[in-house]
Amino acid sequence: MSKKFTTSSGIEIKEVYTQPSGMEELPGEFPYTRGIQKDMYRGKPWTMRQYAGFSTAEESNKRYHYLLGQGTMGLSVAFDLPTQIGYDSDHELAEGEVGKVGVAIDSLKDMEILFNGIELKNITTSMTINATASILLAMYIALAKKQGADLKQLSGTIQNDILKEYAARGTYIYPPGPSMRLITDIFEYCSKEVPKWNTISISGYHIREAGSTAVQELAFTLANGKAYLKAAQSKGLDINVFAKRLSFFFNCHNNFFEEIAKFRAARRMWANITKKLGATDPSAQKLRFHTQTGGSTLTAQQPMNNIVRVSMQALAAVLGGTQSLHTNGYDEALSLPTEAAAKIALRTQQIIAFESGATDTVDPLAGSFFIEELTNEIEKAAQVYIDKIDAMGGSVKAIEQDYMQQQIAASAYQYQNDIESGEKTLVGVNKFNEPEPVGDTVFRVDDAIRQKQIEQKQRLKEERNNAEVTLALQELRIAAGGTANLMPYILTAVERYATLGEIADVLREIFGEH
Ligand SMILES: CC(C)(COP(=O)(O)OP(=O)(O)OC[C@H]1O[C@@H](n2cnc3c(N)ncnc32)[C@H](O)[C@@H]1OP(=O)(O)O)[C@@H](O)C(=O)NCCC(=O)NCCSC(=O)CCC(=O)O
Repeated sequence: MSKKFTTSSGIEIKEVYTQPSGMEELPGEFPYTRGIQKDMYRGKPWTMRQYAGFSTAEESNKRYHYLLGQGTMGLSVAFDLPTQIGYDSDHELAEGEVGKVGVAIDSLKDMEILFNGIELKNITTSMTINATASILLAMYIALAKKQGADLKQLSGTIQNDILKEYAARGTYIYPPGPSMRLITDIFEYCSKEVPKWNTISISGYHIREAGSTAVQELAFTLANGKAYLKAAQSKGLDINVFAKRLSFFFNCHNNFFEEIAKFRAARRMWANITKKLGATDPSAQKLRFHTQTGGSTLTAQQPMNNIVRVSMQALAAVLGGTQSLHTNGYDEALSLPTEAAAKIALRTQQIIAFESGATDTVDPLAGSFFIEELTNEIEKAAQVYIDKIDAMGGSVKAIEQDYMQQQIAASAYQYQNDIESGEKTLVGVNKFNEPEPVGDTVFRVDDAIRQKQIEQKQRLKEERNNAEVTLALQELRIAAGGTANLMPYILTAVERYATLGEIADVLREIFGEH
């Protein structure tokens, strides 16, 4: 056969493997290649955490209650673009975007509606929020306080990963320096006030979605992780404290074995990176991660095929030892998922967890000559990139020099060529394709919700104590010009119902825009 046998990262696959190194490692022990817990899913299944949010807080709240009723175990909030880049719904740049790719949140009022009927102390919530992470985290904390929750027990995650925004995703506001300050302020604040909060979700997912290979996804994510470790250490924070609550987020793409090996390599590499930087506490060395099945692998053609793709990707994530998982809806190449598609996505996780037996033993593929060697090879290939980035002075420098962006673009181009030439097969797209009408169940968000948000904000401004808001914003402005931790100032502003846009504008004034 003339077919080339390589993984998506170009690692050559041999016809047969013989015993490689790495076979003596144990789960729950350094370097955690085989998993961070001794018993893994026998002790506790991964968190089924479906990413959702659209339109108004009321609508999204309904979807959360629906998902919880269907057996989802954790919440994951999608915010609309204006919220992600620090504009209220009434800002002119928000036109056409309010409630589109996620829920619109202008103030604590919206947050109260978003979690109506949900006790924050009883659930963990992830919020995909980066440039405005401190504001949304402050709103979440303010709401938890209003509900009477013990902040020492409150748990969840904010994405808070600005480096991959510059490199791949795009929702940044401020320049890298002040952005890194906001992030490390959160590390410091949470380690004292909300110690169970996962303060960042260092994300390879979007790097992969932008077209990187598996090896690049791993390498760039870990390099970014190193940059956060070093930024926090140079602020004087203790790696054995803050690193316990760093978390990761990876993509799970089509190449089944490569993805499993990637997760195993990620744990081993992170354990070594943190150890070298002084971490001695095992919790600070363990790489904990969320996985989302690959959004860009979904096809608009023959959308039902996506259910099969998602199943295999989800199984790979579980065999790779994920802590938390989102499975995509089969219709997401066309629109936001309908309720029916969201349900099948969740059922896919439940079938893997409760029917397949995949959870009955720890790291079931360990000792496979192929998996062990592929784990080693991915590690080696990723290390080459990390060394290169280190030589450039770390991730911030590499991103400023467009290094990651160019590497990702080159891989995306190669992938597209391979699809077009037929070198790579996509079922229903470049092989076994057939004409198919687009279904009529496509989900759309109504533009009228912007008007609703605008009216709500006007009411808010009439109801709140505006003198107190102005004072809180002024105090934040002064603090931002100095070196104090900004979280307490943001929390006060949020509790007085300052809006997201008002707070982000104060920081724009002081930090400038990127
Ligand atoms: C750490 C993770 C990865 C997972 O946290 P979870 O709370 O769900 O799970 P966990 O930490 O494994 O488990 C919760 C608790 O149970 C414990 N536990 C787990 N397994 C155990 C076992 N076998 N034995 C004993 N204890 C165990 C853990 O130690 C932990 O307790 P302790 O805490 O006490 O130790 C977190 O960061 C997370 O949930 N991330 C989700 C991120 C996400 O959803 N992102 C969506 C992005 S969506 C996106 O970006 C889409 C695209 C776009 O918008 O552009």
